[in-house]
Amino acid sequence: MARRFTVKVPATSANLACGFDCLGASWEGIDLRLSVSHQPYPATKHTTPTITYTGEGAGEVPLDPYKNLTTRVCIYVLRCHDIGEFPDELDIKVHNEIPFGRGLGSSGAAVVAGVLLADALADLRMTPSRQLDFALMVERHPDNVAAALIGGFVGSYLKTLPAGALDPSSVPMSEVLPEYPRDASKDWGSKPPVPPHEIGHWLRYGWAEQIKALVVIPQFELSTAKARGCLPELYERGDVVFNLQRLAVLTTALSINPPDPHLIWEAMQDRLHQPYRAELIPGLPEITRSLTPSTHPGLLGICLSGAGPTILALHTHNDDAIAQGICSIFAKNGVQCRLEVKGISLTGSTVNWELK
Ligand SMILES: Nc1ncnc2c1ncn2[C@@H]1O[C@H](COP(=O)(O)OP(=O)(O)O)[C@@H](O)[C@H]1O
Ligand SMILES: N[C@@H](CCOP(=O)(O)O)C(=O)O
Repeated sequence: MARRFTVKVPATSANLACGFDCLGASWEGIDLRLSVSHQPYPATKHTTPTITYTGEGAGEVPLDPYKNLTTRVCIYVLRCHDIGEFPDELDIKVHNEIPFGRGLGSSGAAVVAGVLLADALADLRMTPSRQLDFALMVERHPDNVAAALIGGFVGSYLKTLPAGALDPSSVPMSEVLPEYPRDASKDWGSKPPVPPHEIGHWLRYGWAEQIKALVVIPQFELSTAKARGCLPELYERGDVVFNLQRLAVLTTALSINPPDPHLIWEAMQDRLHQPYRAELIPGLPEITRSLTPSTHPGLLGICLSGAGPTILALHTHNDDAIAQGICSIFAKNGVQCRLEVKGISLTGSTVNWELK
């Protein structure tokens, strides 16, 4: 009898300005979903999995399970658990609402979905902490994967590992997600590097109910790799202290009811990544400087979502005027955009089994 379940992973905004590589929030109503059916293990027929895909990225995403990001992550997790193949008659229907390369965590969501897929297919019963370990072997910065997995407004760090432990950042990605040979089921090579335990730690902060997210999504894509490539290796002490001071205030400021717009606006400034990414995102400095709680009542803070180019505006009301303010600056710079208003997703990623 086939087993059926659904995996749902929310979109995220990493960083929230000052929290580069350590803060993230997940949003309701913009998800990556997998509807899965398969035969229970052991696999005896060795059928090739089928993937169908609708929504964002359709036509672009490989449907070969040995090339698709989600199923490659799934195979990685299975192989780490000494499971050498997908289950029989695996059928995955993907529906994706998270646009690619916009800073809304599409790749992090695809990775988390792959980890949860493996966990469900093989009844691995991993803890969220162990699931995060596997996701971090691929995504490597914890902010968006922790928020997507746990849900809500989340702070995270990577643990300093003891001497001699495998350092995930030093493992070539080709060992975690290798190129599989054409007839992949015949030769998968040696066991891939298994992540150390508890690589990533997280804490979910409070979030004031009235705070909503306006995401303004430009029409162009910016890969996270490119947006990380323009960041410096070293920073001035003054810039690091500037961000630390804001981070110290922001995590609590977003939990206080009613939110204090002037405190939050100032706490959502950044000197570690946005200034360097401005060259890739026309209009960014003007957007983050010229819209304030005084010019746009209801606005709390404004920043890049993840690595951009999406703009995240936290607000309590007046989303039309705030959106208009952002879109008109983008339009002046020749950038068209669309927008959505979202609430925080406190559920994070879910796996729901269909009862027989
Ligand atoms: N659901 C998905 N299935 C397969 N690949 C995906 C999926 N979502 C994202 N990707 C891959 O991740 C890339 C985008 O990742 P990235 O540059 O990190 O941007 P972001 O995560 O901000 O959207 C896409 O171009 C695609 O290759
Ligand atoms: N901290 C990372 C976050 C990237 O998030 P994404 O949603 O753009 O993939 C960064 O700023 O590079």
